[in-house]
Amino acid sequence: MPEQQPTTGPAAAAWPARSVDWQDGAIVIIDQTALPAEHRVLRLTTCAEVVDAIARLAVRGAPALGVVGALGVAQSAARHSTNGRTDEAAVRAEADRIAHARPTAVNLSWGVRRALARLPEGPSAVLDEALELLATDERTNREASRRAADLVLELTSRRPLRLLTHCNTGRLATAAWGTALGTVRELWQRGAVAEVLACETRPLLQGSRLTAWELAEAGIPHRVCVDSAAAFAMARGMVDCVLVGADRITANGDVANKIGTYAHAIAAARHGIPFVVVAPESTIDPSLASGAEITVEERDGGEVTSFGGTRVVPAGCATFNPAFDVTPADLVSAVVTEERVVTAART
Ligand SMILES: CSC[C@@H](O)[C@@H](O)C(=O)COP(=O)(O)O
Repeated sequence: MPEQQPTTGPAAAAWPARSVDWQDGAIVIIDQTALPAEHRVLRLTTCAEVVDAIARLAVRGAPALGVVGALGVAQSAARHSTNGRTDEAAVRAEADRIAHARPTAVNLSWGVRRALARLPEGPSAVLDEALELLATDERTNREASRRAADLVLELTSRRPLRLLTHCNTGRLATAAWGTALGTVRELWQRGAVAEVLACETRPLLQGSRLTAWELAEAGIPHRVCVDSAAAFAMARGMVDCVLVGADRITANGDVANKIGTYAHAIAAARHGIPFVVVAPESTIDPSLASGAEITVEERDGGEVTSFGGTRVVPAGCATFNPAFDVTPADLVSAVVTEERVVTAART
């Protein structure tokens, strides 16, 4: 079991500034399974703890997974080094377990690979690399958010804006700041946001549990809606722009993101609403030609058959529980990274 540091009272005072951090050889994360009811910090020190935290979404969100993956390899390299010698095979085996803890977000294997590339130089070099990824994550997200905010203001005319978002792409999903939700923060700081509609994001409620929590923390006006209310909100003229993150973007611009994203993209296209994806360059996977090649994680049916601890599906009923879907490039107005704005067919 990872060491737990429960906190009580208002979160901001007692919490680490970063959602993922490094302290005395431990990976320190905010336990995202416990929010918003409980404010809990976990210290991960073993490979099993890292893999478990990733698999059960105690730490989640593509950029956060990249950083945790790299730090996990750094811990492994330190554990398997004695007297100036590193058992590289042991480190590579643990790195492989971490990289495969979840399959869809390319950032996880990217972070692991970045750290592993320094293994021949020894454990300190591996840690340096992981800490570099941790340090750059916030800068990257802020730069992508600035570019995305500029673009959103170009693509829309109404002020202030009514924005719709899905899942959680904020400081919890990254080491700090966020991607799509970072863009919301940036627009809010520019005085350009009237309201955010946060889709609840069935089945694990990253939108209502985490995004609403972050928006409240930042003082940004918001409402939570069920995922299936999004198209109706667009039809009623309540949404000026849809902003989402990504777990993997293929060479042709297809975007894997939290299940439900594709439906929002279809609805946005139907209503002529810009659909903007904000993600770091590390989420782009040029090795895959299109979204058809993406491995989409399918999660346990228990996430669907129960709600709030109550069984809501007849006993024995089978489930289909993909954690992600793929939005085709032609439904995406633009993908914005820290380096560029890639506009596709729809704009
Ligand atoms: C900046 S986070 C981008 C994506 O990782 C996010 O939208 C998402 O789909 C996360 O899914 P999750 O299953 O909660 O890890």
